[in-house]
Amino acid sequence: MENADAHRRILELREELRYHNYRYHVLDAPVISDAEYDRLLAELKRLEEQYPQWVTPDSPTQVVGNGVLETTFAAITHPTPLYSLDNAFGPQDIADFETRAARALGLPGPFDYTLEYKIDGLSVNLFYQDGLLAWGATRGNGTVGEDVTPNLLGIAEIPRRVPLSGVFEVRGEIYLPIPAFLELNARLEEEGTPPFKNPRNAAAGSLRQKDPRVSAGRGLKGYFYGVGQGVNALGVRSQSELLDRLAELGFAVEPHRRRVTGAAEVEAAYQEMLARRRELPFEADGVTVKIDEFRLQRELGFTAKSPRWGIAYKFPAEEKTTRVLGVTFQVGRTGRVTPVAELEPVHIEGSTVSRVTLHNEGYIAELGLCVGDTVLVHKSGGVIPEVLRVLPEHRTGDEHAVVWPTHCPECQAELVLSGKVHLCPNPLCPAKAFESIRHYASRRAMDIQGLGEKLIEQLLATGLVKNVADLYKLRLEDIAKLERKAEKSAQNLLEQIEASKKRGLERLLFGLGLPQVGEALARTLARRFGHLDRVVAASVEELDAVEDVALTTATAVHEALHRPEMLELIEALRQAGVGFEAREKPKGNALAGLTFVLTGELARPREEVSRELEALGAKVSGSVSKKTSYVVAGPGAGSKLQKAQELGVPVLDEEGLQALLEEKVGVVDSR
Ligand SMILES: NC(=O)c1ccc[n+]([C@@H]2O[C@H](COP(=O)([O-])OP(=O)(O)OC[C@H]3O[C@@H](n4cnc5c(N)ncnc54)[C@H](O)[C@@H]3O)[C@@H](O)[C@H]2O)c1
Ligand SMILES: [Zn+2]
Repeated sequence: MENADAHRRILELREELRYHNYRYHVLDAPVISDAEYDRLLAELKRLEEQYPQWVTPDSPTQVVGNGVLETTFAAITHPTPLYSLDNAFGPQDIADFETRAARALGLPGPFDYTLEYKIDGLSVNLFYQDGLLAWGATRGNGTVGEDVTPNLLGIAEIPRRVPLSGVFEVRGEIYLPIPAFLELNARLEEEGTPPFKNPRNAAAGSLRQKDPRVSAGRGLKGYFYGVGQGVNALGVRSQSELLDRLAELGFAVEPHRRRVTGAAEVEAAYQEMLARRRELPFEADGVTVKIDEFRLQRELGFTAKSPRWGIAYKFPAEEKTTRVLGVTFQVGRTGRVTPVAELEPVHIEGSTVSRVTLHNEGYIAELGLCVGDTVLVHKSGGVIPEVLRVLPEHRTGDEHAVVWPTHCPECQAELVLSGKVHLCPNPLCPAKAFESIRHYASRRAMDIQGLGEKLIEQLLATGLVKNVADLYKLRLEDIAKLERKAEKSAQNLLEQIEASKKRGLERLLFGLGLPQVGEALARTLARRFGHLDRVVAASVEELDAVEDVALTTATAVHEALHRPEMLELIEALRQAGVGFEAREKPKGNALAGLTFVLTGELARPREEVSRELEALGAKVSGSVSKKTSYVVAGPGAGSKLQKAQELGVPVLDEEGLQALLEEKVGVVDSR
């Protein structure tokens, strides 16, 4: 390449890589695959090695993450910097890595290595002061990270205390297990929110939530692999000893870690770990290879960006070209219509891919995808088949645009448009029936074991069951005939169906598949209202007043519960003997979901009133907001009373409180 061309290309690559860094590290929404990113970075690295005079300290080859920290969180400076890892893509890269280390150390090698799966999440630094977790931050640009302490506190696996004095910094990877990732994406898709591209982006997006409660609901986990300050106090001499010590201290460490000697053993172990990659409950994008002994690590040190004693041996990312044979439309449990590209089948990373979701109209437009197009396909984050891009150079002129249906492909009802989402409005649409029965019977809903997908399909096909209430009408001979099962297993299923009547309102509300009602919200509603009839009778305002319920959710739930078909279904369930009562009835939960603020002079000590209210399930708060249910004001009340009046929060005197208690507690007793 001519000098001037090379320089132009370097600048071009830097600009492109910076854009992708921003999409990936700041927005958690990359637009190219990691493999494509790695190729661009490798090209830049090669050019910079060829023309070292043009290396600048801010080049993406020299900086960690996005380089500059761009964030809405508070910034925290790491006491000791966090690094990235250099990549290796084959056995030669590992052999070269060992040779480089040997040369730098003036030792012949081979060396001992600790191998760990490289978990695809985001790295954090935990800072303990005298044994207590003081703060935790994302890696950021390696020097300064984002303070995400409240969100990290929601992760059960992070020890709050360690039996160590002084300063102790632990590095680890926060990740989202694959099942949690798939569930989260399914939920986001149902809500019409763009799903995350891969588990890594989902983990980053979940940890970097403004509301720690949202973060806590996502099921994040962590693996820990390094110590910054405080490492000397541990008395360990190697990475393998460090991992064992961290495990003793209560940190989760990568369970498949192993120790090998020399590049050839690294390769053999890597191949085994690659082969077992799909068995892992987390996404790994490679194997980290670290020279085990700390004495050697210290001697080797770091470049601006990464350690010289460690390298990430990446898993190959397969990308295949194939053709879009057609686009079909799938109807989800809530009636949402999703376009799916039907592909000429291709084998990618251990499985055949013949269908890939196209999410929505905007997504198709962004790809510029037509039926008949040749496309590049991969598994995003190693899990989800995804169209990377259209290859227009393969077009023949026979391609045609994707045409959206006007009617439901399952039941022919005319589709309605809700925001950007196409919906089938027919509550008895067979597409919804299958999903709604499967959901109703699922483990975390009514837990009807033995009611598998095949059986549901057969029950629907034969017309024995049209909705979940029909399950309770099934007879032994119906099931025995269908499944060609032994009578014993049919009997078991009937017992399961019978047992599901007593699962309680918590599970029933979840099982009904109401819009936006996940397990947590179902439990909250059950606790607050205690009986299905009371949930149905609740107004939008009453639903909205429940903690954690947004107005949009309240409206949607109310609407769904009042559709004639739903009311009919509820009646049928009642006839069948399904219990509508909440299970969790802690003694006196009559005030659950209500928030009180006490102000002014009360006849009884405030503490005592608080305790009484809390015993009945209420929350007592110190400040008035629009979520406050009641302000109890005695003489001399000031600013809180004023605030309540401004916000329209009901104000009670002590007598009013007593009346309220009688009313509410009375309701509970009459149950
Ligand atoms: N698709 C895109 O647009 C895009 C953009 C930017 C970066 N990326 C991808 O992000 C990666 C680069 O990010 P990076 O600089 O954070 O490097 P990296 O994530 O590839 O490697 C370093 C990180 O690995 C993590 N790690 C996981 N398990 C570990 C273990 N057992 N021991 C030690 N470390 C472990 C640590 O967090 C460490 O910071 C590349 O994979 C690149 O493809 C993609
Ligand atoms: Zn339909």
